[in-house]
Amino acid sequence: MMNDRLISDTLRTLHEKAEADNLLRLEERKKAAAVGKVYGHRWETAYLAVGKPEGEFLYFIANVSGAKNIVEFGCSFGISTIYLAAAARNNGGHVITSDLEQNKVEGARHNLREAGLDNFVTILPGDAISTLSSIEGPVDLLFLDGAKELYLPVFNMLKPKLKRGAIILADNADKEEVREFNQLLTSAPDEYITSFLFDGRLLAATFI
Ligand SMILES: C[S@@+](CC[C@H](N)C(=O)[O-])C[C@H]1O[C@@H](n2cnc3c(N)ncnc32)[C@H](O)[C@@H]1O
Repeated sequence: MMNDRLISDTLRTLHEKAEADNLLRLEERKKAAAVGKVYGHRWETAYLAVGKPEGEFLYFIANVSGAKNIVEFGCSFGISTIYLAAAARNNGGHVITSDLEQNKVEGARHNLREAGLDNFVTILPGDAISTLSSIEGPVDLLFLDGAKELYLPVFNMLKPKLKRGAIILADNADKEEVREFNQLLTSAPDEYITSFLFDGRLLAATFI
C-alpha cells in the first residue's frame, strides 16, 4: 500500500492532523482541569483516530484474510477507513461504514477521494444502530470504533450477518465501557478466538 502515493500522502497528512488535534485537546483538558471545569470533547471536530501501527495492522489483517465485505462502526474523518478500503480494493471488496456527525462524513468522503479510494467505500450518515441494521451479510470483517457503549448492541445486531471465520476488531478495548462486549467474546471460547493487541487497546477475534 505504501507504494501507492495517493494513499500514503493522504494518510501522512491525516495522521499529522489527528496528532495535532490530540495535543490540542490534551491542552484544553489540562486548562479545564486547572480551573475545575469538566472538559467535553468537541465531537464534530475530534479525530480520535487509530494510530499508524493499528492502521497498518487493519490493512494487514484485511489483506491476508482476503476480506471483501468489510463493515466499520465509526469512521470519523476516515483514517481507519482508508486502511480498510485499501485492502478492500486489493481483495475486490468494499467497505460500509457509518458516522453520526455529518461534518465528519463529509470530511471522510473528501479524504477517501484524495486517497483514490472513494469507489470502494459507502458511508452511511447517522446512528449506526439504524444505518448498519440494513447491511447485507455475510460480513468478512467487522471493525468497531464508534461510541464504546454501543459496541455490544452493534455487535449483537450484526452477529447474525457475520460469516464463519469472520474477523472482529475493536479499538479502545482497554476501556471500562467495553468490558461487557469483551466478556461476551472471551467467555465463549467455542465461538470466538480472542486476543488483545497493542497493549490491550485492540481486540482481535475470529468467529469460529
Ligand atoms: C473513535 S472515532 C472513530 C475513528 C476512526 N475509526 C478512525 O480511526 O479514523 C468514533 C466515531 O464514532 C462516531 N459515533 C459515535 N456514536 C455513533 C453512532 N451511534 N453511530 C455512528 N457513529 C457514531 C463519532 O462521531 C466518532 O467520529
